[in-house]
Amino acid sequence: MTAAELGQLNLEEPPSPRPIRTVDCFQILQQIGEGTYGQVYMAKEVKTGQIVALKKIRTENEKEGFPITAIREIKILSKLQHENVIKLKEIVTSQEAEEHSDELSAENSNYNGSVYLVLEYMDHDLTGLSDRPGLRFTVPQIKVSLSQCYMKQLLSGLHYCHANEVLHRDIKGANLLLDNNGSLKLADFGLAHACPDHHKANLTNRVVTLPYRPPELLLGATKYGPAVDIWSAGCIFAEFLCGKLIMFGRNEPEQLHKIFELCGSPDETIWPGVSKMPWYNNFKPARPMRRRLREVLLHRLDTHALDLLDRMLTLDPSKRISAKDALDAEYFWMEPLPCDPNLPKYESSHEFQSKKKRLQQRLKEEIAKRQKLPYPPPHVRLPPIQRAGPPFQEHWGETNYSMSRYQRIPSSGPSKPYSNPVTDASLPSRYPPRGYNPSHGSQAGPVPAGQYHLHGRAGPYRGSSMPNRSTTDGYAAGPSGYSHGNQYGVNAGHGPNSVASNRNQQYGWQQQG
Ligand SMILES: Nc1ncnc2c1ncn2[C@@H]1O[C@H](COP(=O)(O)OP(=O)(O)OP(=O)(O)O)[C@@H](O)[C@H]1O
Repeated sequence: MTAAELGQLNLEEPPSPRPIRTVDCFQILQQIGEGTYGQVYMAKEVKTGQIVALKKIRTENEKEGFPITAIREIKILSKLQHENVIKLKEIVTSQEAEEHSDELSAENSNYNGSVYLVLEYMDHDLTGLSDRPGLRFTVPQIKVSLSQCYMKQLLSGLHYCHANEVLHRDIKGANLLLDNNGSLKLADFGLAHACPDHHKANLTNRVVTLPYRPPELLLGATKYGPAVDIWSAGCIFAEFLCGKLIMFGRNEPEQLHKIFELCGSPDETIWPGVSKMPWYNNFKPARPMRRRLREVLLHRLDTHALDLLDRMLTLDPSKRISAKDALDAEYFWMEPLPCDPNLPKYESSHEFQSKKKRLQQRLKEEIAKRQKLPYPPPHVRLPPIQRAGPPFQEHWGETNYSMSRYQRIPSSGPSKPYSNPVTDASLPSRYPPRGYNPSHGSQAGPVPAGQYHLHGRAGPYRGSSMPNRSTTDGYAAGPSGYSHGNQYGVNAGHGPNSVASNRNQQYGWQQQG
């Protein structure tokens, strides 16, 4: 990797040629993730015994060949080298049918040739860990120092990406990986975008999972910058401190409304140019709403946390704090200083596993409930046909059934409360062509993590210092020249979403009982 100036990530530079190994060099142990674009497995390198994560790139359904999301993830991850960014170790392939484990689904067993990203393995993702039963923040001190520690790493990773002109565009709990030593790393760069000047490019606004999506994207901006990731990080920060998402809408208009309720509705005074945004007139509230963030959270957060959150959740992206300045915020420099979180060694917890456990638990409960219920119900006088089976209606909540118990009427509402980004049917992948220009990219490689510790203050955390200068002051340019694209609606709030079931998640690491 070429050592390079800050902010110069050369995606065009071909990766150094290396013989590509086959997936047979690894023994798959278990599935730990299921993304929109493939499965993730925990695996062991046969020769060394080293544990890694294998992210399989699903190509079966790709009409247009190898998915552009995967190409981008590989290109970007192979250049980024930072302690808070997941490391791509190598790419491996398989040529023939795979029968590595029971976890592999039948659909894969006859698949002819796959590509896997070999990533360093992390014990948890934030969503999975926070879903663990018995884990709660109970002592304010722990809450503060853990959120400081993880937020600092999140912001350090983001600062590194932004300094290298990479936007992540999907910051959320499931994409923040943690290990039992307290490290946090950014993962899933499938929606990331790398280009020297984001503000000049015409980008898709259908990125970032809904509860973490910033107002500029919800108002239709197609020119935006690193501030989008800062908004998402602000949502994570609030989630850490409050134990739940503070703004959660089931679709785009509702999400925008939740933002306005807490952060105030924007006007030309607080956000110059907002009235010219493509969807402003459609979504501006009937009456102005004042910003209530500080008063709502006053009793939950201390002043420094509140100050930082306030600046991260600033409506106008050009005024939103940068990752670099956020790292300099008082919050990270007050006592207690961010420390290594003294996490108990939990068994791995990924969102996929916690979802699976919840599903199994629910099934068990259903079965137990059914067994307890007198059957057929004693007081119900039903025609014989309706007595012949289990009482579905009582057990299956809001699902509608037709007169015949076995014929399910699909519910009219959305199956999941909000959509994954870029689910527009017209777009072949998570990377719509208009959002990607492969010719963008500068001529040198990224800054190696080792050379990246240039911060003004001595770093109190984990013995490392932080960057003290950034060449990416990408926040100055406000949005301009918005395209008048589609309004909300296509797939609004109806697609799959990997965090949908974790709305009441608690972030905390103090075990109860
Ligand atoms: N290196 C890793 N170590 C441990 N677990 C991982 C690793 N990479 C991914 N995972 C797990 O797999 C999940 C899905 O991974 P990832 O987000 O990269 O896949 P994706 O197909 O892009 O998913 P999505 O559709 O949510 O964007 C993560 O939330 C995490 O739980």
